Amino acid sequence: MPLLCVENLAKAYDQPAVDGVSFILAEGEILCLLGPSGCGKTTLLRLIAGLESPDTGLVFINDQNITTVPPHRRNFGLMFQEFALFPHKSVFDNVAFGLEMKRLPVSQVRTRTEAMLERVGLTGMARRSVAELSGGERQRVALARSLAPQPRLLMLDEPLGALDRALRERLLMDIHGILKRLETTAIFVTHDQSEALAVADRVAVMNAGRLEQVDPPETLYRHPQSLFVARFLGFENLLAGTLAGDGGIDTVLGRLYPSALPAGMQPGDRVSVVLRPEGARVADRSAPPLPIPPITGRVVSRIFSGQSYRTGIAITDETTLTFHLPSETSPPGIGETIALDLSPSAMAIIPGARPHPQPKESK
Ligand SMILES: Nc1ncnc2c1ncn2[C@@H]1O[C@H](COP(=O)(O)OP(=O)(O)OP(=O)(O)O)[C@@H](O)[C@H]1O
Repeated sequence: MPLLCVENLAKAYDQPAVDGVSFILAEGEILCLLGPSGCGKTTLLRLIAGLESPDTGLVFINDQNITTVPPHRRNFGLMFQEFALFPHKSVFDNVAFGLEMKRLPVSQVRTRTEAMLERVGLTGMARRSVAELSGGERQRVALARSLAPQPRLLMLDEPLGALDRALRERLLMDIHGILKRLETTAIFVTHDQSEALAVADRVAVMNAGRLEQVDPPETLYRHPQSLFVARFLGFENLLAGTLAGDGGIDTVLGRLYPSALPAGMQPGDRVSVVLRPEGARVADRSAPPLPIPPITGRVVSRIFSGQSYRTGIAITDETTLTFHLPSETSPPGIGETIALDLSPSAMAIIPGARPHPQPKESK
């Protein structure tokens, strides 16, 4: 049985903010809500938390309809970007706050607060004022405070939004580890795709109030189901294609053979082809030729980024593709011709959609 079940939830202000959203969440699962600013992520969280009431739709916990239950009776935890700690109180008092609100006996408040501080790695800091802490330490206090009352569901809204990149990456690992150790069921809101892929068991991509795709991170990355999802994940190599009779797809690059096609497709069907940036290698001219000839183009940009060269390749006047080529060997320089073998498993096919603008050749 799922812990949380959201059915056809909708809320409009001037415009629809959440527009018919349904999903379920299993006990112990971390779901990331991923989408651009204004797509309705916070509104959806607030509807689930009971801080807003929906125009239509239902929210169930363990099969019990809680749509009209007030927020304080839901036993949900919230951790927002502006984490609203009490600045002049100690770490201990901040974490103990929710337990005291529940009127637990003093001895239990102490034991549970101390246990939670240990779990988030703040044991020695209980008596410090939060005003003296670093951003990362404060974030852990906020996490401990929202977890201490043992919420049935924890909701985190851009919890790392205000922090610098290196700290975000470290805290993300920490938060993920803590949530998994405590088997916390959580909804984590972010607009950052790498954050979502790193922390989620499943990612729900949201666009204009609707869920476009809900899948585990690997599935989402390998098989985006819409151009919106592909673009939001940062994929830039999008080509218009037409399914040929032999399982190939005709594109401006010639006929490509992806390792998998969506079910139910017919020759002549129009598709978009996503070429993931890690899916190309400089063709080895000394090796026996592969059955599929390499694609060729002219290098127009080349940026070294440690593990790879981010290389822009003009295939035609209208089509430039970007690949992350492994940096063990330097790819040809700007202006030179390059031949690339494309990996069939790094091609994703989106049925029925055509990227805009379309390459001239395929019109
Ligand atoms: N209380 C409100 N009154 C009127 N409009 C609102 C209200 N809350 C949200 N909206 C509108 O609903 C839409 C969705 O907002 P929401 O904050 O849920 O998006 P979001 O995806 O969380 O964005 P962000 O990532 O920028 O926080 C926006 O157009 C927003 O302006």
